[in-house]
Amino acid sequence: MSQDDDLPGDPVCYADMLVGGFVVDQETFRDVSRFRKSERSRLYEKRKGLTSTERAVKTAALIDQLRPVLEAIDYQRISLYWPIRGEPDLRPLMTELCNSGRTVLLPVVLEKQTPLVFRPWQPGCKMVRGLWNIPVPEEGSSQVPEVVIAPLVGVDAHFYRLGNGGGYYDRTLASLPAKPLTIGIGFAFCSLNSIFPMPWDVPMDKVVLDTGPLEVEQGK
Ligand SMILES: Nc1nc2c(c(=O)[nH]1)N(C=O)[C@@H](CNc1ccc(C(=O)N[C@@H](CCC(=O)O)C(=O)O)cc1)CN2
Ligand SMILES: Nc1ncnc2c1ncn2[C@@H]1O[C@H](COP(=O)(O)OP(=O)(O)OP(=O)(O)O)[C@@H](O)[C@H]1O
Repeated sequence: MSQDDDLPGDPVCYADMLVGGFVVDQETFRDVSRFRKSERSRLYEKRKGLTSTERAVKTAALIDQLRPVLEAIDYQRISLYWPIRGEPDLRPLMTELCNSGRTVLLPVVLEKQTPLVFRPWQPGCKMVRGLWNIPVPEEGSSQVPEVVIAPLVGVDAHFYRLGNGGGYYDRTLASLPAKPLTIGIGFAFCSLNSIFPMPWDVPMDKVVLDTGPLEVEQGK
């Protein structure tokens, strides 16, 4: 037996493991998951703590910031979202976009832990409750968006997004044949220094808050 051979009974190295097909250090994964969980609940509380007037004022400001950003992009299909848990309610903008001839899509979770599909939405379209009770268009064949507006729970200096914890946008962006332009949107308090990016995290191309677009912070 050469010196390099493992002796029977030697301890196996468990420093790394697979998460969603990615190799990660176990201790790092545990610490990052714990950090993200606590940041999520802190940020949900902040969002819930807004008065309805504050929420309405900030949402109107966010739509005013987002509109010119969208007008500068050449696209037809855009995915937005049906608001849950105090997310900014962009439905007025969804209607505006439909009226200007864009195809507005909404994300649908067909099966847990699989990529989202996107169904067309228009004002008055028949909705049903999907997973987590989120209203989704009842029917319509799936289309691939050229622009994805992703609601932020948090976002870091390098535009890595903290979402609801399902990994759905990351999984979806990794699965699409051509990556759409991604715009994370939220209220100003979403800004974090780092979410400690993991191998599956896909950064947003742009971030727009009620206070205006963010710039990627170099050297952070
Ligand atoms: N308005 C809206 N629609 C959306 C999303 C979104 O973020 N906002 N999604 C964007 O992805 C998808 C739904 N994603 C979700 C992901 C997780 C949970 C959820 O309830 N998660 C568990 C915790 C999971 C964990 O920590 O492991 C929970 O909160 O109990 C809900 C929705 C599709 N539709
Ligand atoms: N491309 C992928 N393939 C497989 N698993 C993935 C992929 N992307 C993310 N995941 C898994 O999803 C889980 C949650 O990821 P994360 O904490 O980044 O969610 P999130 O971005 O906050 O959620 P969401 O996008 O649903 O709002 C992780 O355990 C991760 O391994």
